[in-house]
Amino acid sequence: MTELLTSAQMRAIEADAIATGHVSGLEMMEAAGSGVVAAILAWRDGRDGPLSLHGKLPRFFGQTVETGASAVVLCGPGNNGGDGFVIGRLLHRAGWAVEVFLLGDPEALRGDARTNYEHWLEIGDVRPLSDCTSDRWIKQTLVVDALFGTGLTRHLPDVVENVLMATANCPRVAVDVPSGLCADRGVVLSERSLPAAHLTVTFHRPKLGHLLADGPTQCGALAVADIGLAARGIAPFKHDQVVSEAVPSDLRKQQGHKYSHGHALVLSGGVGRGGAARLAARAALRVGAGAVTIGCPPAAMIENAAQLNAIMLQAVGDVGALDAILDDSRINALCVGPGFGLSEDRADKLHALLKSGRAAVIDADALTLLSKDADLRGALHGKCVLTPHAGEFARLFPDLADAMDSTPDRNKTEIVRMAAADVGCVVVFKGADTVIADPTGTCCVNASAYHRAAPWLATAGSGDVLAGLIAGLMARGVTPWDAAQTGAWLHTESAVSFGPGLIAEDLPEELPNVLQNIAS
Ligand SMILES: NC(=O)C1=CN([C@@H]2O[C@H](COP(=O)(O)OP(=O)(O)OC[C@H]3O[C@@H](n4cnc5c(N)ncnc54)[C@H](OP(=O)(O)O)[C@@H]3O)[C@@H](O)[C@H]2O)[C@@H](O)CC1
Ligand SMILES: [K+]
Repeated sequence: MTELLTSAQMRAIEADAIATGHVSGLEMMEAAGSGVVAAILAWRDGRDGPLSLHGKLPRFFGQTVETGASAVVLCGPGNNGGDGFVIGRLLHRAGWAVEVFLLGDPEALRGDARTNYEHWLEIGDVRPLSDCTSDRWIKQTLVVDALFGTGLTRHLPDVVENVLMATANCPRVAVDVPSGLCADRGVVLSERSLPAAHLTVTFHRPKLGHLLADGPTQCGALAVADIGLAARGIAPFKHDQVVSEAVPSDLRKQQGHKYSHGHALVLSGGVGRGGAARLAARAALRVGAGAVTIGCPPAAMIENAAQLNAIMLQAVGDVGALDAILDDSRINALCVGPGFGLSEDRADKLHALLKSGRAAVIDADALTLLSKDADLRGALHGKCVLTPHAGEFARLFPDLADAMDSTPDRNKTEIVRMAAADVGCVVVFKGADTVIADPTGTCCVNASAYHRAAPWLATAGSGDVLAGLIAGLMARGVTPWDAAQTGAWLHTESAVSFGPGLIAEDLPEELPNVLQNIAS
């Protein structure tokens, strides 16, 4: 499991390591610079670096080993700039021509950053950042962005934006975080469209901003360097105090008959609106539910029967008919919402489903029904999983959605934690950066980014498949929390495994390959 840290948590981890005598700030800064240089040299030489790399680097461009190598290092006023001075020194030692530029007054540099500034002065000059727009410095040169890291607190100054734009065509390495990117929210604190880094080297653990929102686009590829904290992990924090990356549960099956692997009921809409429920049902069956039944209005029976084989079908006329189906105690997981419809009888049926107390995925139209009806919302219980996309989330939690857009210390993980606490069940806020939280505050991110990027996952019906995966896993007895993170993880993996050209129907069909890979 990889923990994802906020800036404040990273600072606390560093401070604790220093306070307990584990490592000094200067040693960490040296290790940080050294990690970045190792990654740069590996990139330039086209070899695998010592750091594991998430995502794809383009071929190093502009320079060859034969023509020599040059870099400009852009240093900021804090410790990110301090890392920059270390990088300048180590690249110089490796034979590179290095020019260093500084934002602000050198006299204002403090602590370890100042120490490394002084070391650099034994090697070369430091020029004002505003000088770094001339062709003299920036032609075909590697740009090392050490302006701001986890300490960025506000929009970028103009001079920084101008230099970043002027160096847009250079190969670019960002130290810790691309300057301008908020390490907690993954949003860019600039009105301008800043050039992305090709490689970002962060330290100890990825930060939330590397995976949320624009983070992956701005970072390019992501490498994580140890700075002497490996043995300490995330102390003084405990695992449940930090957000983690989504990981799948163990999905190996025990022997048994079909009902010992659970029975999922997927509710469908009326005539001509059954596709979404069929996608969900297929996903639930593929992920291993022993049996899956679609419940549809009587008029839609023929349409569904013509399209289904292994999936069973039951007519659900009124709420009484639904209650009769729910009398079957073997049905242990429900999926409602995809193509369900918004009429009054649908709200009554949703109420009956919730009242049954079974594990239930609430998606799509069912979320819209919830957002309009306080009684329905009040019937949610701890075995529910809500799977809103951004629009549905804003309808369900308008205040939280507003806070996410407007309040700097409210990143998506905080917002989803608050939403889960509010409704008392697991919430899956979908996106390329899906965030999942439970009411106790446990939270993970499933990012379809870097080596798991799957832009073709944004396709009609993809969300219906996710709902079905989670319902199928809950039918197998997986807890709502684990089903949500495993479902989201499998959804991305199936899309990555299938590749471009994917449509929603392909996702369940690709699942066996993914399941075989994780079993082997
Ligand atoms: N701690 C450690 O031991 C280690 C830390 N490490 C490295 O340190 C980085 C964190 O360092 P950091 O905390 O000094 O923050 P950093 O990103 O350099 O910026 C802070 C400075 O920028 C300023 N500032 C902020 N926003 C601004 C704006 N928009 N426009 C203008 N100014 C702005 C802010 O000024 P202030 O807000 O106080 O006015 C302050 O002067 C981290 O990312 C990693 O690279 C590694 O070496 C490992 C060991
Ligand atoms: K930076």
